[in-house]
Amino acid sequence: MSVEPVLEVVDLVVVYDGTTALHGVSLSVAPGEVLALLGPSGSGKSTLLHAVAGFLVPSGGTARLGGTPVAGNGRPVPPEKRDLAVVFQNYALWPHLSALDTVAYPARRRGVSREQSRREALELLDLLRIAHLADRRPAELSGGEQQRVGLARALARRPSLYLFDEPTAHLDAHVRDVFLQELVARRRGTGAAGIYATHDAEEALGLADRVALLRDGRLVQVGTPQQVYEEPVDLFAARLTGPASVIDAPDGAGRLLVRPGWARLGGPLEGRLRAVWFRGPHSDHLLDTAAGEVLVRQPGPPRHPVGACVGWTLVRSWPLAG
Ligand SMILES: Nc1ncnc2c1ncn2[C@@H]1O[C@H](COP(=O)(O)OP(=O)(O)OP(=O)(O)O)[C@@H](O)[C@H]1O
Repeated sequence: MSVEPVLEVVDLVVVYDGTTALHGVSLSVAPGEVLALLGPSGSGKSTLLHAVAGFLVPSGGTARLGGTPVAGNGRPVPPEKRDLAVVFQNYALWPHLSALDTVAYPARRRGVSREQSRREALELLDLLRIAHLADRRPAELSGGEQQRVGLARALARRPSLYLFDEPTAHLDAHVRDVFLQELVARRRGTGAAGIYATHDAEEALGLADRVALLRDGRLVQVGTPQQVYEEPVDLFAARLTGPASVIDAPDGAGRLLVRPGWARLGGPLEGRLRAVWFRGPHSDHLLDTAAGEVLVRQPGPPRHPVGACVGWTLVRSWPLAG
């Protein structure tokens, strides 16, 4: 028995004033799944989320939420009637409501008592470490604090689908981890799914079940984090998903992708150390080699000075198309 996707988008096209921002994008999100949308600035991440949320009407294609058509089949379903919650960077909070009332509002709409909804709201604010700011209005909060109120409000809605547009951009690392853990717990508990737009490869690979790579309004590749990192379809996908060295294949047939952990210092090949970066748990070594530049990541502090001639070993590689 196949499970109904939470979201199914087919051939979605969005045109702004003659500029096509999405060229026929198709994807689906299963219950409990988190899909990361990874793409550079201007690739169409926000546009896709806005079309799913109902903030803009696509010029072509269809979107279904929980099997129900919401766009492209007759009259579009308005945003407030879609079973989803959005956390967008520029999605304003209501200026006249305190943080507590903002986060309590979704539960009130579900018919929960005032007391209970405020209690739940306070728990969410506490989770995101801003319970002490519960009485403040947006103008009295910093950008990061406002964003946490927005996250708490989205969590309070308990939708089938969360749409996140770079939601952790203003958050410090600890709050970001707390939020991401809560998101994972929600998915396990309720089957809620999420689409998470970011241009941070590490974040996308770390939190998503699948990653969709966007370039100029087209999907380039969709796969598990490991697939898109280890087997990118082309050089663009390789660079988008993490540090990538590209060297000539030993037999002269094409180019090879080498991730920083796929080569190590010591061994039969020759290289000269062009640069070294100490990064705490590991160090990155940039080598000039006969096959091209190679970035080698080794645990611990740097082992050789810049300019040294060192041996190295190619442990694995991936043939790049194109
Ligand atoms: N309201 C608009 N009118 C005209 N063009 C727009 C509008 N909004 C976005 N675009 C264009 O559509 C394309 C996709 O933009 P979009 O904001 O979806 O990209 P993005 O991947 O979310 O970028 P970022 O990471 O910078 O937020 C870009 O070329 C952008 O200039």
